Amino acid sequence: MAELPELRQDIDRIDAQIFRLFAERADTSEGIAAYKREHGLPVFDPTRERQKVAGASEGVPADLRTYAQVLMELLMEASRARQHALLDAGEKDDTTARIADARARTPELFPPSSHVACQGVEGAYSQIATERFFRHPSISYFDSFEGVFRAVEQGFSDYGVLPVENSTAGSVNEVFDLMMEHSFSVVRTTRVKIDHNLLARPGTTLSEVRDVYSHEQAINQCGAFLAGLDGVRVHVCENTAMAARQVAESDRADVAALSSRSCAGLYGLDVLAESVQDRDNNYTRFACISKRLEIYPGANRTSLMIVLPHAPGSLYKLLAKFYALDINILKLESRPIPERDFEFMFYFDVDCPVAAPEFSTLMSTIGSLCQECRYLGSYAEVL
Ligand SMILES: C=C(O[C@@H]1C=C(C(=O)O)C=C[C@H]1O)C(=O)O
Repeated sequence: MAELPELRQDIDRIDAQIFRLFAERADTSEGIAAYKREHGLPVFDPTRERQKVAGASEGVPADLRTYAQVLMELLMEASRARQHALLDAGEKDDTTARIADARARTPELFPPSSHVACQGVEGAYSQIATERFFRHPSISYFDSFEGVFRAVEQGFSDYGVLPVENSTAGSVNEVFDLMMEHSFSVVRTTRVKIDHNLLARPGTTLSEVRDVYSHEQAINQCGAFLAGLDGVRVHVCENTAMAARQVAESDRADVAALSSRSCAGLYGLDVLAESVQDRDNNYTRFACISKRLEIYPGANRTSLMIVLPHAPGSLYKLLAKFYALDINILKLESRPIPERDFEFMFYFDVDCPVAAPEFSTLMSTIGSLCQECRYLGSYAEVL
């Protein structure tokens, strides 16, 4: 049997041949690009690609067939990218132009004060997040998340603050679904530590409580505590702070709310039980949205909403692109697209400074893999 160094020499010789052929293939593909320009043909030819993938498995042993097909797809992706680079040179795509324009006109500093839309009432966790984003916010409260999106879209508020995910209960699905229906940009995010407390009117004791009110997310985050309260009914309401206000205004002495400590002070309630969430490291991430795209210096995260072709490998190809550019994915969420049976919108948060060359490469190359790609913005997460 040959020794390892000799075998490796063989591998090196074979790889050198592969890469020489790879470069030759790329040059031929450039020739095809020139032909396509002359004849007004599109770069992507799905029929030809399907034939190539099917043919790829013919010349190799059965156990290598799948790898040969994947390799063929990668070769064609590279060749398509080269053709695009040649044919689209000088033509800035729409998103790249929007990003450049937003970076040029966005001021250096985030505004210290502004008109901000929040869901809920005084004392809501959204208010705590808003005060993280702005030093002197002037807050308008809306009953629903939809109201916040509308206020920003219609210019009633300059910014809106929305919860997007919680470390215990997961994504706030309603907000992700509304994102598909509204136009907005993300300009900042923050993570707020959530401590839920059981609040009741002064004089009420824990054993007297019969009905507990709160927001669905808070109820989900306090499952163990609520299960330990005997004979108590749990009711979902719009917001934790609204629940506290409702309890304060109720004439019953056997009701309580799961809410923030600040709501106890705001609504004159007592804390019957403190930090009753299932996990102590309970955080909610909030996003600050605006109508126009604003990209502040230091933006190092990007959010994208993507619809992919309903075909095998389409998500894989997109993920391969992130991997090839060494871009880490911070979040991947999928939500059903209304009126399209079992088709999904993918929401991505990726970790990449907006000034990095990989970012421009990513933005100019993913478009060809997606049916739709909505750029939601680039921003920093503030503490
Ligand atoms: C090279 C071409 O352009 C694209 C790339 C292909 C390839 O690399 O083999 C095949 C089909 C096209 O989507 C071509 O049309 O032949």
